[in-house]
Amino acid sequence: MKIGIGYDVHKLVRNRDLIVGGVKIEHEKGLLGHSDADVLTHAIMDSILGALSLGDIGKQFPDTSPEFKDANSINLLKKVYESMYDKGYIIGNIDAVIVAQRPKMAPYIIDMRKVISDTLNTSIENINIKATTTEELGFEGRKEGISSHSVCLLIKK
Ligand SMILES: Nc1ccn([C@@H]2O[C@H](COP(=O)(O)O)[C@@H](O)[C@H]2O)c(=O)n1
Ligand SMILES: C[C@@]1(CO)OP(=O)(O)OP(=O)(O)OC[C@H]1O
Repeated sequence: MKIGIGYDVHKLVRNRDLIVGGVKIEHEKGLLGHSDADVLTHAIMDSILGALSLGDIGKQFPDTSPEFKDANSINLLKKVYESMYDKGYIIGNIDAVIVAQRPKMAPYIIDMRKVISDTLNTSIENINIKATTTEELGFEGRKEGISSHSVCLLIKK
């Protein structure tokens, strides 16, 4: 078994789509990044790469590369899945949290779990996604950005 942790932050700005966990969320702002800035999927990728000792998403998918400009992060997660599978591992489980003052993530969480579990070729029961505010404290609380944390357990095939 292997355990990994991931953390990511992106800034909220106008004139960008808000994509979290592969799901488009209706909101007046979106996250800024080289890719689609899907902060949850990035944290999940970093947790898997961490478990595999493969560094992080910046190493695997450099933000200086035009190849990853406006990339759909679910396509990057699929590449991470393939690396994991090639190294002989499958997902045990993932537990992740989205830290956002708003919008409300709860209505979208079942769709996020479906997209992530389909991409990682595992049961939806193995993917838990939570959301919390910070009670208006810090950058998430001021609605300047959204962060996400993820922990994963990988098991040998
Ligand atoms: N962006 C968010 C934040 C929270 N939720 C849900 O609301 C519950 C209460 O949040 P607190 O920060 O006040 O504890 C939380 O447990 C989530 O279910 C949400 O959907 N979206
Ligand atoms: C995903 C990548 C690559 O497009 O870019 P961003 O969307 O800026 O995201 P970040 O979390 O800074 O991490 C890694 C990147 O290299």
